[in-house]
This record gives sequence, structure tokens and C-alpha cells, in this order.
Amino acid sequence: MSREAGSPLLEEENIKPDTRHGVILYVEDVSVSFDGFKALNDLSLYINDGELRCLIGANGAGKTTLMDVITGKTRPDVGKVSFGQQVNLLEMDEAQIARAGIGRKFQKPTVFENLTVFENLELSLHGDKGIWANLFHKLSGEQSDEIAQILHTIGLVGECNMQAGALSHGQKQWLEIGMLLAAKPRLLLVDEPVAGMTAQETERTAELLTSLAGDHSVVVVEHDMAFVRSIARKVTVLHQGSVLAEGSMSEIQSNPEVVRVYLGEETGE
Ligand SMILES: Nc1ncnc2c1ncn2[C@@H]1O[C@H](COP(=O)(O)OP(=O)(O)OP(=O)(O)O)[C@@H](O)[C@H]1O
Repeated sequence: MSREAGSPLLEEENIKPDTRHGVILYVEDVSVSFDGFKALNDLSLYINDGELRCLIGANGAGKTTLMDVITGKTRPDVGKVSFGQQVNLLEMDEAQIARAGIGRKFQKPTVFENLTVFENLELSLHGDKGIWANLFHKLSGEQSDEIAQILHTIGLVGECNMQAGALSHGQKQWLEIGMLLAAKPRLLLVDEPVAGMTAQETERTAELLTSLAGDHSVVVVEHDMAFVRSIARKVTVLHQGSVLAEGSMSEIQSNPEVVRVYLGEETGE
């Protein structure tokens, strides 16, 4: 439902994006300026319900700014951003947007290093009630099952009682994805998930993100073109704050403009 700015808080948990048209995220004619410089320039983008989309573009193309707009960190000068057809994200703050079902994973993992993998997931499951309340809250059978399911999804069943600080870099990234999943998001925004990962971890991350699509919509910002190639069905290329091209990886790779402004530089051509 559309909300008036400043209206009383709704139960964001109960917000259900209207995806009857198959689209979970509408970004329309959005511009963002920083001191007169247009970081986003009349950008429009639509993410379908359940799809896995890769977002690529050179440094400064506007990828982070776009994520910031979707998650309420940056307000656009103009444009429309909605979750499903009717939930106007521009009238919600960052916490409300997260509770409504949009999860964001930043590049650097931010797990609680001194807690176990299980405890990290337990905290996420309880939301933002405060760390002590969370730690002493007894899990219901259903919640234990949820954690077991997440551990399975992120491939950390064997590490369940390990301190998160002792995990490898890749495992920490998966744990953080698991922590996002605990909040049952509909849309996941994932920033450079494989930066710093080993080849094996990268491969496992590709499987994980691919497995999440369908039940979730996933937007991945990534510079690693081999990784993008391995997961992407549809790729959006940003350039100077606008969408330059959109299509399958082979369409993108054979687009002369994309090769000129981005891929040429990536492949050293
Ligand atoms: N808070 C800010 N103040 C001023 N300029 C900004 C601000 N945030 C971003 N910019 C500028 O906006 C442009 C887009 O930046 P953005 O970080 O969105 O690009 P990006 O595609 O995410 O790049 P990268 O791949 O390097 O992360 C850049 O030129 C950047 O310098």
C-alpha cells in the first residue's frame, strides 16, 4: 500500500509487495546528484520476482549509489522506487525497508566474530530486539528448524558451533548471507560477493546465489566477469549513472558500446 510521508509506522513485516505483474522492484527515472554531479542519471531498472540479476559497470558507474537508493540510504532528487507495484520505498527509512523484505549484503563481512555460527544466525532470526534479549531468548522448534535449514543452505552445518572469527573469508560471507536469510527477505542485494575468495569458494558462492533465486530475487553487483558469466541469466550494465545495456551475457559481450566502455577495459582489449 502506498504511504503518506510521515504517516504512522506500519507493520513492515506484513508488507507484501504486489508482484502480480512479475516485477518485485521498480526503479523509474531516478536521478541522484552530489554537488551537481549526477551519480544516477534518469535511471530505470526493473527486477523480476525470483530472478538473479547481475549489475556490472566501471568504477563510478553508479552501482553503489543505486543500492543506496533502493535501501533508503540515499534519497534520489527525482524518480520512483517501489517494492512490488505499490510499496513506495522512498517513504520508508532504512530499517523499515529492511523489515519489509529487502536485505543488503555489503562487500566486507560483518559477522559477530566472538559468537558461534549458530549464535550469529540466532541473533538474526530474532531481529533487532537487543543483543541480550536475543541471547537469552529460547528458540522455538520452528526457529531451530529454520536455523538448521539456513545452515544447510549456506553449507556450514559442520561449522555450526565454531566461532565465526575462525571461519575462512568465504565462510564468513556465506554466514552473512545466512544472517540475511534469517530475516526472510524477498529481495537480496549482494555487493561483490566473491572479492577475496578462493576459486573453490567462488564456485560455491555461485551455487549458493543461484540456489537462492526463485524463492528470492537476487541482485549481485560484481566486477569478476568470470563469476558473472557463471551465474548470470540477465546482466544490466551501468554507465555514467544510466543503464547502458541489458540482456544475456552473450548479448552484453557482443554489444559494441559495452565492449568499448567496460568490457574492453576489463579484458584489456
Ligand atoms: N556521497 C558522495 N558524494 C559525492 N560524490 C559521490 C558520493 N557517492 C558517490 N559519489 C560519486 O558518484 C559516482 C558514482 O559512485 P558509485 O559509488 O555509485 O559508483 P560504483 O559504480 O559503485 O563504483 P565502484 O565500482 O567503484 O564501487 C562516483 O563518481 C562517485 O565519486
